[in-house]
Amino acid sequence: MLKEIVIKDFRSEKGVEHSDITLSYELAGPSLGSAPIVVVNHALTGNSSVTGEKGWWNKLISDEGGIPLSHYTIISFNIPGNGYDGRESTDPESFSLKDIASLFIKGIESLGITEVYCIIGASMGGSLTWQMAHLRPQLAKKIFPIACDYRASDWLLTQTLIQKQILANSSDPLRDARIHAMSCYRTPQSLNVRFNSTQEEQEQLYDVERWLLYHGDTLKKRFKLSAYKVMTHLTYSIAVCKTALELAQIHSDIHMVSIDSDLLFTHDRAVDTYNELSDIKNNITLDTINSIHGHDAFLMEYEQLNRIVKPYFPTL
Ligand SMILES: N[C@@H](CCO)C(=O)O
Repeated sequence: MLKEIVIKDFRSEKGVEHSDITLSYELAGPSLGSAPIVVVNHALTGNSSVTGEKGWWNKLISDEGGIPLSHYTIISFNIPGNGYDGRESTDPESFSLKDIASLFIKGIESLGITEVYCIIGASMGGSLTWQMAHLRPQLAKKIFPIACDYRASDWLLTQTLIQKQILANSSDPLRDARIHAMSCYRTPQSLNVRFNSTQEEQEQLYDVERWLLYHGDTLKKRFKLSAYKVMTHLTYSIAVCKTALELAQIHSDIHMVSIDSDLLFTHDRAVDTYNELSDIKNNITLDTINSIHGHDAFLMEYEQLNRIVKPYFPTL
């Protein structure tokens, strides 16, 4: 069930005063205050429904998964403007990812929470995890930034510019932007192995084309254009700090997870961040998901993800 908190008098990084911002969120697992708290940050087209039958991360957050729902209280906020709570943004570029992190921290504090067990997120949700921990180094005992970066790489900025151009210039912007984005979320190998240049009889299009168009159409049905613009801008605005060394101020145990074939948040960047940080910080790990699928492996390779995460979520 969606709950709401109103954040009063918020000044954005752009310097705009917002008298009130409604933050919608969901709770799952044991009631608040009765178990360790896990904050889950959603990715580009995700939302606060992370667990249960329709939860987008229910294979990770469930008693069969890496984070047992019977032992951990889950809090997940919707990024304002993602449309899941029925609210639309009138200015998709009004907030940066740092603003969103500040809002989430204010939301957590307004629930009377001073410390959480873990903050976890993947993709933009992973960058948001870095950002929250950087703003409040003692808020979480552990953080899991997955398939993400603490700073938008030039490659990521290239992709977000292409996305923004499509959104501004296409006659079918959401569908076309999603089709392009799929080429960053998967890999050549993933598509080649899956489709093998096949084409059904009587069909004009190759199977891969029909699959891409299907993804474009599906997103159009469940997502608003303004929400996609908000999320694209937030991806562009990932800028926690200038160097990995500045992340050392984070007190939390840091458990990075990267995907070896990720074409969006590339693995080499995660390795560099880990190498720089582990020279000066002891409580940091980097695990790698081996996959041919690329970025979306954080939504596909659950055997590996659960195996990586599970040891850090004891049930004793
Ligand atoms: N498939 C993911 C990729 C971006 O993280 C999404 O749509 O959110």
